[in-house]
Amino acid sequence: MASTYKPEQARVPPAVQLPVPPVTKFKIALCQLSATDDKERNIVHARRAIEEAAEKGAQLVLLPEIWNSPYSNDCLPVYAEDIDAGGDASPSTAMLSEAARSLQITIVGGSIPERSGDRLYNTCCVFGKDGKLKAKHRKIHLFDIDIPGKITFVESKTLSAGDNHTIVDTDVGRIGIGICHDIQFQELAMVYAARGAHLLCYPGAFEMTTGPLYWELVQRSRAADNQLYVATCSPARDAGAGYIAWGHSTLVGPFGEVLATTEHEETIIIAEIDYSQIELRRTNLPLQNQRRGDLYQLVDLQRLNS
Ligand SMILES: NC(=O)CCC(=O)C(=O)O
Repeated sequence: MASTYKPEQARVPPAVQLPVPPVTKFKIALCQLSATDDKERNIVHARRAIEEAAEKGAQLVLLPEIWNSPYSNDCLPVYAEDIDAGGDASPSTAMLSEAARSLQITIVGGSIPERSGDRLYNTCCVFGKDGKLKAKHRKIHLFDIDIPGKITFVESKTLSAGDNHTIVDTDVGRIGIGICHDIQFQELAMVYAARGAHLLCYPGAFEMTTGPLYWELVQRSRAADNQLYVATCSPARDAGAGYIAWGHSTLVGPFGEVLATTEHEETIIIAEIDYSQIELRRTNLPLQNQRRGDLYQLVDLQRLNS
């Protein structure tokens, strides 16, 4: 018997329409940077890379996860900054704000360790062209892993988890933010898609076991499942570090296609985003209308409670 299901019968609110972005085509820069134990050097180094990216035409710059500090449970408390206090209490975000304003670009500022009261978070700040802080995302899913003989890392020893998802309207479209391990949770990406995101940005430091296994796979999955753009930015690899990053920062399009990527050395990837490709993909294959809300549903608790 033919199905009688109609999408409008689903009990959850329908996905919002994709908002019209302020620009359709623009350049994004993925700054795959090295992070040393010298915080001042890391800040100056990131500032230079952002400037170079802007000179090459990037309107959006994405930095890596934990770019101002070595990524270790010993270092995170020492390098942490009080972002809400700002100024001298947060030289890293002061630099990002100044760079965004003077270069007239949007910056998704990777992540830095944040101190807030007696807690520490892994936090990404987004700055607009006016230098104002537009959003702050605290990593929701902390990276606790134990594969004996390969990788043992317990981020939750030091950090607390954030409790909110973060979606932000910018001069380069509506952006959903996640940090590294957040990318493994498809529900977060689905919530962002349901809220009209054009692009998901994930600063991320996958490592030498998980990187080759599924770093590219999860990026392509989040993009293809949700028919939107996904951008990731890793630290460059330092083979002598305690935590060795995989690298391979990447831009994926709404067909799940890799548009730009790299190996593990320091580099700045410049690539073009064209949001008209999202509409095209969704017209070609209208997954949103084909979804069976009578059989399964995504419940966005944050939205329902607001
Ligand atoms: N820094 C991280 O969150 C790493 C995440 C990772 O490697 C994963 O498999 O997830």
